[in-house]
This record gives sequence, structure tokens and C-alpha cells, in this order.
Amino acid sequence: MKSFTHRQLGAQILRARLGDAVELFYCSPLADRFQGPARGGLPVLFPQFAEYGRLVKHGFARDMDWTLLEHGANASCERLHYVLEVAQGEYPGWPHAARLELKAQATADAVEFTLTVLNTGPNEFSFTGGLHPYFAVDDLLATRVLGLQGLKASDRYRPEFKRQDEPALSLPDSIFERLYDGGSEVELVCGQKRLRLSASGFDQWMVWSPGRDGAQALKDLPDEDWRQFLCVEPVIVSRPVRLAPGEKFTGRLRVGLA
Ligand SMILES: O=P(O)(O)OC[C@H]1O[C@@H](O)[C@H](O)[C@@H](O)[C@@H]1O
Repeated sequence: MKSFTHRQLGAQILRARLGDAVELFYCSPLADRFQGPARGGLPVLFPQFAEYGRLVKHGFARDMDWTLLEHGANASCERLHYVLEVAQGEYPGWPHAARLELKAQATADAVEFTLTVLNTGPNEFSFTGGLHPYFAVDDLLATRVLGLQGLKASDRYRPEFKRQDEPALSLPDSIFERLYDGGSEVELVCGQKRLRLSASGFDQWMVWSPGRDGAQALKDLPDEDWRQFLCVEPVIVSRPVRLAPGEKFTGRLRVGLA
């Protein structure tokens, strides 16, 4: 089985296939022209989500070279295992030590991503972050996210929005950024493609799309490609995870057919 295309920088999975035919992720065709994380696939965000803190946007883990510990495949399964050891004092502004591991596993009916964070230093620390999948869709404007109904939400561009009342979320052609609180399982529906996303450990979903105008501001994304993906991200934002020395966090995202 061959599902994953990946690279050491950020342990970023660029492509993943579910079964024989379903491409899970969008990845920008311009990615190779730019340094840093690719616009697409599955970036890992740690120890800070976006600009919710004083560190660099989305934290430093996506800009560091991880070590590939294992990559194995047989007829029914493919496995990847990356590790990042962060030594105390290595990253300015973050005086802690941690071992991050990203494991990915593809089988015929699901692809699963597991991020663990182990505090390897002498002091407690807290972090935010998560996984930032760019799910490939045929047309963002025909895409719906189900399973968010009743959840509290905060919307960066519509501060009056507080709760999802409609059963389905549909996306506009303008920039969209909404953080949903809770909800361990959602469905992403676009035409024939129906994906079930199940998360554990992470306790919020960030739904993000740059929209038509936002895409023009992103140099690493062709202007018209904003319609080809939607980010539905299992994250930790509002309630940072605290880890005592020796404690470990586990966050998981499973993607299967709905
Ligand atoms: O361009 P970046 O740094 O990869 O971030 C993309 C987007 O990622 C989303 O998770 C954030 O909610 C947005 O605020 C952010 O713009």
C-alpha cells in the first residue's frame, strides 16, 4: 500500500490517499518554489496555534527538520513515524524540552494521524496547536460540514456569531475563520466525497478558508486554488494543555469514508 508523500521539514505529510482512489489533501503546486512549510497537506502546529501567543505564527515545529524513525508498508497498511526532540533553550522564547512524535497509518478504510507531546524537561509547560489538514474538495462553494450544529463558536470576521444553529455549514467565497468548541466527529461533504473526521485529545475544530481575496495575499497559492480545499483542523486553542515533567499528550485524527 502506498498512501503517503511526506517530508522531513515539519514531518509534513503532503499527500495521503484513502483506499485506492480518494486523495485526502490539497497541496499547492507552488509549494516547491518557497522555503518553509508547504501550503497544503498536513502541517503540525506546536507549541502555539496561529497568533494566539507571543511565538511565531503556528509555532516552530512546522519549520524544523524531524527525524523519520519508521516508514513501512505492506499490502494492507502503510505506516510513518516521525520524531522531533526539542532541547531546552533550543528555541528562543520557549525554554522547555519536549519530544514530539507524529505517527500516520493508512489502511484500506481509514487514515489516522497521531501527535504526541512528551514533556522531557524539568518544568511544567503549556501549549496550543494541533493538525492543519488542507482537505481537497472539488468545489469549496459546494462543500458542507456536518456535525457542528449546537456547538459554540467564535468567528474572526463575524464577532456576533456565537453558535452554529444550522445543521450544515456552507462556506462563502470570502475569507472564513471560525473556531468551534467541542464536537469530536464531523463530516465533510462535497459531491460524492463524504469524509468522516474523528478527533480525540484535540477539543476544538478550526474551519479556515482564505477565500478569493485571501488567496491573492498568499504567494504560495495560485489565485484560483482557494476553491480546491477546506481546512478543518483538530486543535487546542482556548484551553492550553498543561504537561508536568514526564507527562504526555495524545491527539488523534481519523479520516474515513462517511
Ligand atoms: O498561512 P499560515 O501561517 O499557514 O496560516 C494559515 C491559517 O491557518 C489557520 O489555522 C488560522 O486560523 C488562520 O489564521 C491562518 O491564516
